[in-house]
Amino acid sequence: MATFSKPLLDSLRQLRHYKSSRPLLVLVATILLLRSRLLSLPKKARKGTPNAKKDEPLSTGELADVLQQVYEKEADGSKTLLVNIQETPKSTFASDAPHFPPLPAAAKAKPNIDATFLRQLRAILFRIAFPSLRTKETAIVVAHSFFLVLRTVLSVVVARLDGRLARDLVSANGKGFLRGLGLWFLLAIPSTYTNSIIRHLQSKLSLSLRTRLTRYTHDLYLSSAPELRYYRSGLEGVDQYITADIEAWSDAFGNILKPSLDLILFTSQLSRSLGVRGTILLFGNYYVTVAILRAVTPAFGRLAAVEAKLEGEYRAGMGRVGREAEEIAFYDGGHREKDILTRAYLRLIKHVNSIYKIRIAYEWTEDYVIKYLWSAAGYGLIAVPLLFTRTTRSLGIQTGTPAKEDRPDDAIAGRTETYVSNRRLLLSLADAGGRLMYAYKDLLELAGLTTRLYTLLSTLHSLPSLPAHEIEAAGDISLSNVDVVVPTYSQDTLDDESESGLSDSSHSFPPLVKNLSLALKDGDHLMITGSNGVGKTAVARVLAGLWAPQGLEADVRRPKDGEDGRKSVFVVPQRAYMVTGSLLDQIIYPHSYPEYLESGKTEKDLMEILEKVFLAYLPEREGGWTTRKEWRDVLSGGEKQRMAMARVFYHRPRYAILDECTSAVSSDVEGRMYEHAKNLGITLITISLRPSLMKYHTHLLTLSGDGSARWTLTQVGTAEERMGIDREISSLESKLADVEKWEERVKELDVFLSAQEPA
Ligand SMILES: Nc1ncnc2c1ncn2[C@@H]1O[C@H](COP(=O)(O)OP(=O)(O)OP(=O)(O)O)[C@@H](O)[C@H]1O
Repeated sequence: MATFSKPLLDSLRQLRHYKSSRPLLVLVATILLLRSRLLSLPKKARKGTPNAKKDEPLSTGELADVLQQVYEKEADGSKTLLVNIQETPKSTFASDAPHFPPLPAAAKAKPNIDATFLRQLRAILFRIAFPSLRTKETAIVVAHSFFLVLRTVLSVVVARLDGRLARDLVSANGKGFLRGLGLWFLLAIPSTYTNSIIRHLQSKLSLSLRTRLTRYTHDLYLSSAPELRYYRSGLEGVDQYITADIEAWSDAFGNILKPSLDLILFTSQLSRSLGVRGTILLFGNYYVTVAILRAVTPAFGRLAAVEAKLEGEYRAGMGRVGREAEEIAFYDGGHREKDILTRAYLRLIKHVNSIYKIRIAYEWTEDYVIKYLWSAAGYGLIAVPLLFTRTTRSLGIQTGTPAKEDRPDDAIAGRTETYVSNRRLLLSLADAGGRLMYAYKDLLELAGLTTRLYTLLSTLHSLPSLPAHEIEAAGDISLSNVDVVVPTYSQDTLDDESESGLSDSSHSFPPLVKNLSLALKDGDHLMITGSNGVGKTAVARVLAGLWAPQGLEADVRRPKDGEDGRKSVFVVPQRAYMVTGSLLDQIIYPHSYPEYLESGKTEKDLMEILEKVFLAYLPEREGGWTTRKEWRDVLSGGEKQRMAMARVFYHRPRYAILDECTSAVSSDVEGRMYEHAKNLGITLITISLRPSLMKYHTHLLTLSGDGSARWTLTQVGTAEERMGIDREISSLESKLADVEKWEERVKELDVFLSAQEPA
């Protein structure tokens, strides 16, 4: 027993040195407090500083410009927004990729605190979150640790002052008591400040980690060709991974950091007080607590991962209804959508509910073990010096006149002081130990979220680049011996019902088009035709570099973009896409506003483009170029398709692949747009089922729809011949229009004749 009490008393005696450093600590904390107060003063109070100009309101023109100009390109490749955003270099991704090998299915299914978790956490922490020691996040962790140490020191000082106050009360030392009370209020300032700054730094760390991870993931996910990870990742519910999961992971990591530091401080402080045997027993207590908790802890990691997945499904469903509201309304499909969403919600709720139920039993055991076991340990430690040490020596802070040893109640006063200060100290330490044990559950949840985050990163990192086929800008586009095949994706699904959790669903498709060879020079306008689903768009995907060509001798050549920034290939897809932003943004997409400024084009040029697609009325009708609307809903189907053609005229690519992108546009307008594209020197590759478009092309690629994956490439003939074909088509079409009338007439004659027949 003496082993407990003596070191404990010794260490409490050692704590006296805090007395000498106390004014310094209080001073540091007060300076920090004042600094934070000053920084949070309203900006008006700081007017007159060089930043004062920034506070002046912007003019309407400036505001519009700022809203439009999201960022400015700098000479070093960075972009200036309000902060300097440096894109993650490709070399970083290349060196990070080996640290994110794909996870075995079992590890994804059952996240746990094990070697796999530590490997994942290490990759995320040291490759992305804290890539070097000289980052903002490291500074926050250091500051956070400093305040945790300061808090521990202050709690020791407060405990001793508490004891001193009790002693002065018991010995009726009014002066000493009042002085102690003054010190109490003074100490409260740094103590409370420390607590709030710890919380603040914790939130700041979470936010910083979230920003770092989000930027990294954005750069990785939205990679341009030949990676195109956003197009090829095949990850289900990727929005949930990138938005909610990254946020939850950052919060969970911030939450776990404090108890981890507490563990170190708590253990080192208690070890000093308890001596060797006591420390061994302390670790014994840890071990027993963890063993009990491990035995009763459900798979919180997996439960958290499944919850995130179900939450993602529900959110994606809601998003779909918002996006496709009009289509659903035309079908009056509200009730059907409600069924789908209700089912997704119930799946989520059922799961969350089951977590709550599982938690009752767990939390009961947890509370029992942590609150009562650890508190009992704390009481035991307090009792040691009181029951087994016959000392009347004061351990408190000397706040007033030293107590007179000859007074009869001095022994009781000394004991009260020892009791009160030790009780506060040890119970708060026991509480820290308890909180640490609670963190076990948080750690399991962090394991689940780490697995989700790691799955996202490893999936994105392990996608091989598409083969690059770029040749010099002046070269022609060509395909030779190419098999066009639907690529196979392996989709990750974390299924809460199947025990295996994950399924790799990948199977290969037969080729849509076999052994395709074609070469197009400038002015070789190609039309691709064939029945629905035969693979016309698939050919465009290979030409545009979205799908890898298959076949042993497959060869694809695509010219590079011109040095003047002219695109070599520009695809207008079947479904018109409207980007978030202003009317101007719709025409210049995928250019940004600064790129538009750089191109030297003006609003007059844009107006001319809109005239060519018969949309010149839009800027006035919609309230100007900078008007921001949900253009997907505002523009009609035909208007959206014309806007897509406006983009072709803005970018003036060498080759434009037009995938049935004028199907909702009237024939005369369609014809004029095709003529204008050719006048701009754009070579057309049109996918269409409309024979009337043939006259704008020189070659015709027909894909056979008989399942043989065969194709034929023919020359359409001279312009005059093509016009002749067009005339023939028009005359046949007008004749076909009369067929109904003739049929009607035949029916009338039949009726007439049957009426004439003798009965
Ligand atoms: N990612 C995919 N996964 C599975 N099948 C796909 C995928 N993409 C395309 N397909 C299939 O490949 C076939 C060819 O598709 P494609 O879009 O090229 O047709 P299309 O000839 O352009 O048809 P349409 O005239 O209707 O637009 C279709 O049967 C389609 O279902």
